[in-house]
Amino acid sequence: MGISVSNISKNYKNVKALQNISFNVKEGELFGLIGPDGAGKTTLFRILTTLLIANEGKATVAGFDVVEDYKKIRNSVGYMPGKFSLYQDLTVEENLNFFATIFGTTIEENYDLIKEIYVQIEPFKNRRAGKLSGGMKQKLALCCALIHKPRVLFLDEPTTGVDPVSRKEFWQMLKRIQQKGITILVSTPYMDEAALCDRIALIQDGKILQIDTPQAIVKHYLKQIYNVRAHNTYQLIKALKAYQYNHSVYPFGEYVHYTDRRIDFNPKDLFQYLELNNLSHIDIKKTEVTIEDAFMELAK
Ligand SMILES: Nc1ncnc2c1ncn2[C@@H]1O[C@H](COP(=O)(O)OP(=O)(O)OP(=O)(O)O)[C@@H](O)[C@H]1O
Repeated sequence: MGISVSNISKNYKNVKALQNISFNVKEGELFGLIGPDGAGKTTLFRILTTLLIANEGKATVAGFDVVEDYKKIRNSVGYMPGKFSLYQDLTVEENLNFFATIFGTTIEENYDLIKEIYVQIEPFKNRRAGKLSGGMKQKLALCCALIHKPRVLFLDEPTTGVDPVSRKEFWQMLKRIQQKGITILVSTPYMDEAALCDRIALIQDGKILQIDTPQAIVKHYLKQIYNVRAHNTYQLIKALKAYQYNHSVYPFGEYVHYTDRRIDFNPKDLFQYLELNNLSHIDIKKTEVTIEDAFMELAK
């Protein structure tokens, strides 16, 4: 009774936004859709919240068909779109009242569900939404999506453009909402947030690359990754890409992540090769696999 998606495809003229997507979200699960810009996340959210019709396939949300039972779905889900969910000229309180009214409820009726989040923005209840900070807008948008006590909550990139502290707080709030029995589908381009979901689907160019728990996805990655650094990152990447034994090379924070094709790889050989290529201050160390590494490997 969570979410079921089977063989969903959606085209915009000749753009294949979604290609034969299938997955299930269990009731009460916190499920993440992880993928870069343009992967098709928003298109999928719009189909599941009945705002767009797929070209092919079938999907149900809380047991209702997204096409046949669209009215029932609209009453049972909360949707926090990536952009423009708030009325910028209405105050915090007016926005919340508006969303409560269109769902035939009141702030008081479901106050318990939003209380913990709302108290944080209540001091600014007379401020127009357009004048709130990114983190406060996000909290208000979440309250608005929750005010009618939905069974399933859809959050499209809720933490994009939000500072790291607010991002962390936001995920703690999501966990508490989940504990109240609400099924959550959340999308994010931030790979570090993937680890906070029960299960994730890695998605790219409208296709699902893998579905599993974040732990299992990392475990399935079998290669040893090395953090490599040198005095000039651009020159380093160029040299690593030209190295005949490279399996993968990509920038990763302050390092470059490198994997080698050989089973008996000795980092000393790479060190020598880089020195011969005029690199200095070379540092090569083993490192742990992250979801981002797994994604890069699957997306190759
Ligand atoms: N209305 C539209 N008309 C034409 N192409 C579209 C339309 N909406 C989306 N697309 C294209 O479909 C693909 C998937 O877009 P979608 O917005 O679903 O991805 P996304 O993962 O949500 O990324 P983003 O975070 O950039 O919105 C992209 O190639 C996008 O350019």
